[in-house]
Amino acid sequence: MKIAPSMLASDYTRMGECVRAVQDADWLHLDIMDGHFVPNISFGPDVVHALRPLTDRPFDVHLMLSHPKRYVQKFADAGADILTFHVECEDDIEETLAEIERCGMKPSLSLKPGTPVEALFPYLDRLYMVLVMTVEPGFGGQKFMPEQLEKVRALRARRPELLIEVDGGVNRETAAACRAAGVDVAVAGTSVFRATDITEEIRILRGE
Ligand SMILES: O=C(CO)[C@H](O)[C@H](O)COP(=O)(O)O
Ligand SMILES: [Fe+2]
Repeated sequence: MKIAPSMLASDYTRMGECVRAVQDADWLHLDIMDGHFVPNISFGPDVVHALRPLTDRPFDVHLMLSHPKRYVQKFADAGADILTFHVECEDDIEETLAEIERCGMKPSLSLKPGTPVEALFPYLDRLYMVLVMTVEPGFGGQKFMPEQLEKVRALRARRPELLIEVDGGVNRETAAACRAAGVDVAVAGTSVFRATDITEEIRILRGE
């Protein structure tokens, strides 16, 4: 299982050092919140752009925005590789996927815990990845919702080749459940950035 540390849990007074501290991880996860789709505000494309030269890891950008389509080009310019937005957003899903493809990024869709997995089915053929939320989006440090792994199993059964990511509450214990459910990539914020040995923690989360 790949690990994508979430910069939401990093020390914002030394973000650059935090990026270098997770150099051994597979991807870097960047949470973008608009204070409308979720009740929190994080950071925007300028911060993503500033961090881009510090690592060669893929940038996995998670948009928690009511209107993601209007920001797609900005995140492409900032250096995003994979761009995830939510199926519950207010924009047209097909048009937003087309805009992500037009900008040369890999398209991905996410869903909140309360949204049935069937909501993603019409779009699976166009997706590089699906991001299954294992907490309510908006904040780090929440408790993992194990029942959400049913969605991973349903997606895996329907599309064996689809890349599946989970996000929220991943730690040593819940990472083992994710690996058993067939998760390809796990986002981990709090567990990675609060670890005394970050490199070792990433290895344990991977299951190595
Ligand atoms: O999208 C997110 C929150 O909406 C974050 O990526 C997620 O919560 C990671 O933080 P933690 O590992 O601390 O749960
Ligand atoms: Fe996220």
